[in-house]
Amino acid sequence: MNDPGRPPLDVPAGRLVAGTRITGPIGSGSWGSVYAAEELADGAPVAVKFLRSDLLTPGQRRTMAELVEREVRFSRQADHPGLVRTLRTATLDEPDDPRLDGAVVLVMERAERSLQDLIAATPPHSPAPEAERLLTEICAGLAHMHQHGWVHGDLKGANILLMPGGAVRLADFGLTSELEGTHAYVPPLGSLDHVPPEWWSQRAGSRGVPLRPCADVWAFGVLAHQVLSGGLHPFPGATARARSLAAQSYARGAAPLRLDDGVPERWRALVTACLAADPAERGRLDAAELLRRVSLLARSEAESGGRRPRPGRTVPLVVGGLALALAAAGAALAGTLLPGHGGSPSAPPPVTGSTSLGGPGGPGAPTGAIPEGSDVPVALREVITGTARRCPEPEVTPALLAAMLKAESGFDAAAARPRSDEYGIAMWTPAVFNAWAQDGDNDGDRDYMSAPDAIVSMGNYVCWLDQQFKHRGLSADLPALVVAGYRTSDKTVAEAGRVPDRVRPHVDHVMKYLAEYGG
Ligand SMILES: Nc1ncnc2c1ncn2[C@@H]1O[C@H](COP(=O)(O)OP(=O)(O)OP(=O)(O)O)[C@@H](O)[C@H]1O
Repeated sequence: MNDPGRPPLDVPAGRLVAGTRITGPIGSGSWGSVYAAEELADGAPVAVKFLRSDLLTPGQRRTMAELVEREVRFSRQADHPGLVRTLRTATLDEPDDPRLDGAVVLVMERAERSLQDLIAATPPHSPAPEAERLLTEICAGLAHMHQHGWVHGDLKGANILLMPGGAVRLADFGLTSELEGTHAYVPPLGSLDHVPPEWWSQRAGSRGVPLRPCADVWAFGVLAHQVLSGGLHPFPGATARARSLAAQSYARGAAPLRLDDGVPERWRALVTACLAADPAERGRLDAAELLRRVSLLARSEAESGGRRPRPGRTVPLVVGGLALALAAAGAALAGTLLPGHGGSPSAPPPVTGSTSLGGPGGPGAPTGAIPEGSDVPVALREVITGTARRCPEPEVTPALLAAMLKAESGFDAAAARPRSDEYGIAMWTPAVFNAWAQDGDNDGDRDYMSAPDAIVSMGNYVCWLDQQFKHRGLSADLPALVVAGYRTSDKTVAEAGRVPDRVRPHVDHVMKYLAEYGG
């Protein structure tokens, strides 16, 4: 909840904090102020969140300490492209500045704006631009959290960040909690507009109020309504207090739920299910199921929305694809590694009929370059090479990405395996693609049937897989592990500690092509 009574922290531009130079304010919440900054090391844009402890009463200090502890803990563990990445944390030692002395700071990747900003700029009664994609990505982040036994606890527009390029990241883990059985416990705080009606009748014990994943499902229902109706809350009222009273009266059965007419027909059943008054009924819609349903709605919208026709896309999302989405969601941030392909390849390239298997690139070609005489379509080489070069990991070479694409689809941008829900040149499963998607051709959308989008997104994921395996101490035969991870999931490979048998034939294919491309 915003606390208008607390003055925002005033940190001047140019101030050096935790390895960054502050450039200007972004916004303030109840407990923190967020500033735009740049890294001293390389000028990279970051956001710095100050969690201050001055101006607090002793009771508030305890709550604050708990919120800070949660935010730091969950921010450090947040390991998915749908969750904002915290680069480091620090406690300030500023004896000459009592406002900052002892404040905890989080240095985070910087978003372009929040979902709140986007919906505030959307006309009432109409969906925000790319509403379906945004809702799918929010759900992917939420499903990852729930899968790991976390409840976000404060899902709202200001806590959903939109990165340059449009990717969604959930942020603000001050009220995030770990489930103990079916409940977690948090301090009795939250955003009036997004807490579920049962929140008001729960007593706060010594450990705070109980919180269940279905509280996030309610908050998602409110958010989905706002995203689909230009920011309108599903319950009437001029103030947050009035809207929360209206929600409670609906929950008691004293008033019906009336969604705004602007919410598209096909979304209404799902939004209504998220806003089920009975928490037990809402609880049956877990976040994985929510992601499945949202992905289906988003896909049917994309297919009917006049986008490029896609072959064989009539089969609904299969569970395997979803499982991969959620497992892939074991994921750390990828966006900062590969901020998007800057090149401008145009239409999906034709498959070449060439069978020539050229040797390694010419003299002086960088390691892992695509050999000139190879069968890698010329129109794809620039995007493949650019993608690989953006990954700092030496194993991720143009030759490796090319070998993967050859084994996945034979370089066919229109490839489709509906039975396994895999499409396009990189054989993306749509729900997984949503979590990693990049706009490789800079046409404003992210489409797995666009070769550049699919390739840049694949490089993004592959780069992260490589880093993930290194992080887990796997060092032998990384290219093969990465290829296996792309076909299964990071978790499956990490748990096996080697290439799982069921994907061995595929991995061997890729390795053969890689050898033909000169390694
Ligand atoms: N990494 C980030 N990049 C860009 N903007 C951010 C980032 N993190 C937070 N913000 C923005 O900074 C503002 C303040 O965020 P903060 O988390 O302190 O408060 P809040 O979420 O608005 O409110 P409360 O803390 O009361 O829930 C919000 O508008 C938020 O969208």
